[in-house]
Amino acid sequence: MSAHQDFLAYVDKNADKFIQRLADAVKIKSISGDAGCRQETIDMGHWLQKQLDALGVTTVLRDLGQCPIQGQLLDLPPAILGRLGEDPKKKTVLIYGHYDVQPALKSDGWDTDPFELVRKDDQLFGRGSTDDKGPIMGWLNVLEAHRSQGLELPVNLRFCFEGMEESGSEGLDELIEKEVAEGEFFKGVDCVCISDNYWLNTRTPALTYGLRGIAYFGIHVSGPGQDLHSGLFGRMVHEPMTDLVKLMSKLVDHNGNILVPGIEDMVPLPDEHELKLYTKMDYSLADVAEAAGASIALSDQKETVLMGRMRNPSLSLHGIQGAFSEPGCKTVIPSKVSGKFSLRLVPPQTPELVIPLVTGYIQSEFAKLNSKNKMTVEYLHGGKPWVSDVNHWNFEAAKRAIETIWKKTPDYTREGGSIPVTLTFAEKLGVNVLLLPMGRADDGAHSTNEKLDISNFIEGTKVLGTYLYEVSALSGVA
Ligand SMILES: C[C@H](N)C(=O)N[C@@H](Cc1c[nH]cn1)C(=O)O
Ligand SMILES: [Zn+2]
Ligand SMILES: [Zn+2]
Repeated sequence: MSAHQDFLAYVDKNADKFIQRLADAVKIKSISGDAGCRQETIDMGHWLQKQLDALGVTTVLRDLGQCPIQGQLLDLPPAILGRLGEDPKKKTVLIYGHYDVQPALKSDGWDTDPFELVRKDDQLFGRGSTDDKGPIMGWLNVLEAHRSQGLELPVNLRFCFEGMEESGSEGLDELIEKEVAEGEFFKGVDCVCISDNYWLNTRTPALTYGLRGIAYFGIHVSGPGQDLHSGLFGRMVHEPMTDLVKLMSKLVDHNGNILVPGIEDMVPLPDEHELKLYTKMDYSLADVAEAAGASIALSDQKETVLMGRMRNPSLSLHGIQGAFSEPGCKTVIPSKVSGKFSLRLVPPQTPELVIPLVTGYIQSEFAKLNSKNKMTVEYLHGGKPWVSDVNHWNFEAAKRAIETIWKKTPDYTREGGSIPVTLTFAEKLGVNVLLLPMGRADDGAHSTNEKLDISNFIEGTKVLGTYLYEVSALSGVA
């Protein structure tokens, strides 16, 4: 048997062990956006470093400094840089992933504890199962399959894992820039592979060549010195929630059109060639309904729906902090509320270009209210959009890997989500970046009952490993 076949056979035989490792990872509450979970997020970094070390990777933890969160200045979770293999005759692949997760509470509507990996039929439920602990464990599975059988890896590997991706990747760009300018770590990297997004549907594996950027904002409105009784003060004072809800209603309409002047106009319309790409995609309105859990697509045209996610900007309202949100009927006028919203950006938009348009517009809309409350707009974090070249051996290697394992030709997609570091790798390292998703469209990333199908975890592990063999086979192709 070839090394590649031994690798595949090992993955099949050790599925239960791999699932257990994912369960151990899910258990650690590495919620980067929650100050109360910061120590556990840092612990997750240490846990991951230990796993990598045990699999023969030489690792260092890089301190990324501190950042303010929920009124406290806290240490950032470390970045993990790892290296395995120094053979100058082999290609060197840089692998990125993030070990932090989105917040999750059982009371949000989860059927089971979000931080216990629960197996139901052929699916694994738990926060981070698909985003992004499952894919990271997939890479560890590849390493284990080789190390425990004494198989030589076909490429040199470099790893860059962070614990702040869900909160703006604080500190990572600076680390990469400094390392590129002064360090050795990224020297010799030939390509980058990131497994941190999802297939477009539940049938067809995907290769992803674009991501939207993001600009995340808070609108803070305050007035009364403390919360007030609405019976005693209602219709007597300017209410912060009333102002905030009015302002938030001015940002986006019910059809998803962005109302901030200048934002939509920045994006060129699609030409005939681009439109045909969406028509050809294996996608239907039933896929949106399946992934969203309801038939609520903004259009009956699949092309319009796909463009909404892949090539148009969007603006979503996420929540209001400080508002009454418990069960029951508290008759309160909250004294201070903060609305959270974000824009997903596409080329040529960048956070720098949209920030003044958004803040200026909200200030002018607030002025129209003649309110005596105080209002500020805060830019919280962001990242630029990214589009890659699919006509590159990096994509060809991944396509061949998918065809070998899944016996299907992949969809070529642009993802609606954001991974801020992607463009940094492309620009600072000057190499091709590929997104090779493991999970499916209905995995519920960021949502309740996030899951990963066992077949996606196990066959996905095989795809990741096979991709490395294909990169090696394509060595020398320009
Ligand atoms: C696509 C990736 N798995 C992801 O979920 N990225 C996040 C990044 C982010 C930015 N602010 C908060 N999280 C996303 O697209 O929301
Ligand atoms: Zn995420
Ligand atoms: Zn992610």
